[in-house]
Parts: sequence; C-alpha cells; structure tokens
Amino acid sequence: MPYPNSQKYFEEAGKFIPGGVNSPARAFKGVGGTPLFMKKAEGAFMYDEDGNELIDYIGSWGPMILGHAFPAVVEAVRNAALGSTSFGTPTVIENRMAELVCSLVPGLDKIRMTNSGTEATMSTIRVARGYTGRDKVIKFEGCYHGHGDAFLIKAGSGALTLGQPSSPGVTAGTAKDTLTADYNSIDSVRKLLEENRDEVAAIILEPVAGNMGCVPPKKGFLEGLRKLCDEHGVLLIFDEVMCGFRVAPGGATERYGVQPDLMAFGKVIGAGMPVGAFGGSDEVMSVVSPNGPVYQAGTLSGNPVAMSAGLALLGELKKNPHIYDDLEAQSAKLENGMLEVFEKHGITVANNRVGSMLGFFFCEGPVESFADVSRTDTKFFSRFFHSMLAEGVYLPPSAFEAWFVSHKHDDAVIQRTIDAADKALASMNKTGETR
Ligand SMILES: Cc1ncc(COP(=O)(O)O)c(C=O)c1O
Ligand SMILES: N[C@H](C=O)CCC(=O)O
Repeated sequence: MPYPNSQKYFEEAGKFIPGGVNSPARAFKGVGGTPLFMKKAEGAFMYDEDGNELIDYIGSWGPMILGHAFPAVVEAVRNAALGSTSFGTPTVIENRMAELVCSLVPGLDKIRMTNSGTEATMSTIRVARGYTGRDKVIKFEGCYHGHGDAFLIKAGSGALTLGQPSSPGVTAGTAKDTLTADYNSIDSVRKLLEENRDEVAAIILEPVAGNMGCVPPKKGFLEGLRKLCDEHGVLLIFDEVMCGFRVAPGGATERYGVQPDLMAFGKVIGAGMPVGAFGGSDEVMSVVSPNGPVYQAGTLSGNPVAMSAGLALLGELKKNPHIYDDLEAQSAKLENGMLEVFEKHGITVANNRVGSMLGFFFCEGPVESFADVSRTDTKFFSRFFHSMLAEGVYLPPSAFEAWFVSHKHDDAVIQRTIDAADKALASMNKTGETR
C-alpha cells in the first residue's frame, strides 16, 4: 500500500512540530516507518491523504464508539457552532450534559467538565489531596493517566512505547509522592499502604487497563482495592477515560459493581471533541471551587460545541442499550476469528477482551500485569502491524495499546479483518517473518 503523500506531509510536519506529531502515540516509533496522514473517516473506515481505505481499530483512541462522522454528532456540532463556538458563560447544554452523565454512571452526583482526560485525572488527584489532607498517590505500573507530572512514573501508552515510562522533567518532589504498585496485585497495594500509613490520599487506576494493551481486572481486584481504601481512609479513583461509556453505559463502575470515590472521563464523553470530566459523590466534590477551596478551572471547559457532540453521542447510547450487546457480539467474532487465524499460522498468542476493548499479546498467557505484558514480542508485533496495514487494516501502532471496535464494525468488516490477518500472516510466513 503506497503512501507517498503521507511521507511528504510527515517530512513537512517535522520542520515545525516536534517529531512531526502532536501526540507521540501517533508517531509509529514503536513499529517503525512513517505515520499515515488521515483526510477523512466514516463509520469503521479511515481514508488517508493517498486515498487508501483502512479499517480502523483505534477509533481516535476510543471516542468513536458509534463509528466516525456519526450523523447525530455531526449535526449537533454544526448546529452548536452556528450559535457560537464559545461564550465563557454558563449554558443550558452543560446542564443537560451533566444531568445525562450523572444518570448513566452509578454514584456520580456531581461532575465538572474539562478539556482533556489529562486535565480530568490531574483534577481528581488535587481533589483527593484537598479532601484527605494527604500528599501521596498510588498508581499502577503500565497504567496511563495522561501527561500530568504525577502520572509520568512507570506510565503506559506512548511513554511505555517509547521506552521512557518515567519522564525527565518531573521533579524529584513530585516523583516521591507517586508510589507504584503491580496491576492485579492486592498484596503490592497493601504493602505500600502499610509502609505509608496515613500519608496516601488516593489510589488511581484504569479499572480496565488499556494503555499496556488490554488488561482486565482479575476477579476480586477492584473489590479488594475498595476494601483497602476504606480501611486506610484513602479515596479510590477510577480513571474511566478509556473504558467509560465503552465497557458499559456506566463504564467499569457499572460493569464491575465497585463504587469509586472519584472518576475521570474523556474520549467517548466528547464524541471526538476535546473533552474530559471528573466527578464523584456530593460530599467529595464539595471541596471543588467555587464551593470549596480546591481550585480547578478552564476557559473553554463545558464548551458548547464539545458538549453538543457529547450529548448527541451519549444520548444515542442511552436510548439504544442494545448497542452494547452488538459491540460485545462483534468484538467476540473478531477475537475468535483472529485467534483461529493465529492458530492456523502457528503463532503463540495470548488475548484479553472486555466488551469492545481488546488486545493480543505475542507470548504465552495469561497476561494480567505489566510484567506479563512485557513478555510480548514487540518485534513480531511491528511486522504484523505493517503487514496488516498493507492489507488495509489500521491497528494501534504499538504493542501496548488496546484495539477498539465500533458499532459500525459489522460482519463484513470483521470478516475482512480476519481475512486480512490470514493473508498478512501467510505472506509473513513466506518471507520467514513469523519466526
Ligand atoms: C486511561 C486514560 N487516562 C487519561 C488519558 C489522558 O487523556 P487525554 O489524552 O485526553 O489527555 C488517556 C488517554 O490518553 C487514557 O487512556
Ligand atoms: N493511549 C493513549 C490514549 O489512550 C493514546 C492517545 C495519545 O496519547 O495520543
């Protein structure tokens, strides 16, 4: 699949944009080669600047749960923009959005809008510190919570892909307040809480990890965290930026029935517009300014165009809960079809899936922690990624990112993907690339 235009645009981008991209996860550093420049997308397909059609498994890294250019979202954005792209005053659309989100997510009494997932997670930590009067935070190795200083310690996603999970530029003071535990290990959390008694404000995690590939919580893990938090007076924060509104209408909080104290949202909530949000119970959120002393703000927060897009998308999800059954069924078809193809070609693979989030690891399973994830054959993934791209399938350009299925991935799209994998692996076999 030739893409000379993308190559030309990438070269041009490098002159003015660091690394030619506005977010490192797009740069193909983990798989080599040149990123594709997209021109438009519709449903399950993206079209690049060379006119190539690609089946999309990143869905803008999560938001496109109903597929690209979903008509109700496009219409809402158009109408909102006609009324002005921003006011800097309260608007009724913000009320409707807050009301809708609170009706979808269990235990969510109050919500504050932000402009990104990073802002949302950063704010949850500040609120937790303000509420408890403590400084330390526990996060999990391989989980990614955006690029806030406190989170760039043993982080996942692009930081992990680039081999820089702990970023320079984070002060020693900040780093000392971030403690890291092992995902799915209650013992590792208990040990940290005992060693740092009365000092820990919050435990933050992706309740379904998606930034080290897809790693679900083991049975009892979330419940165990809830219990430890209660015993130690620590707030439990679910970073639902990726799994919120995706693994269930009420996210992981609904799917697993464990109640966090604070939640962060992003991606689906904004339907592809730059939106995040955080919230929790009335009591915990009472410390947020202007009611409380914990300052948090945003000139463009609750932006009318972004809120309209989110409202249209979430409204659709609320109206049609069967969407989640469809996503489950289509994702299972993809998972099973891919496993059959890997088996046919003699590839060792482990897989995880929660609803329409999934991941394959080229190693023996099970894959339940960052240590397990680290065993995946990244070199094999890179070759597989490029072979799939040549067959017209756009996978996340990293072995450490989840794949996303949208409601527009119908039987034909799924079968085309499975056939593409069969062809890709057959051609890799011929050239000895599967070994
Ligand atoms: C779980 C999780 N938290 C936080 C973030 C940060 O969101 P954003 O990139 O919108 O700042 C991301 C994605 O990047 C994410 O996947
Ligand atoms: N894994 C990240 C989001 O979940 C990738 C998106 C980005 O950082 O650009």
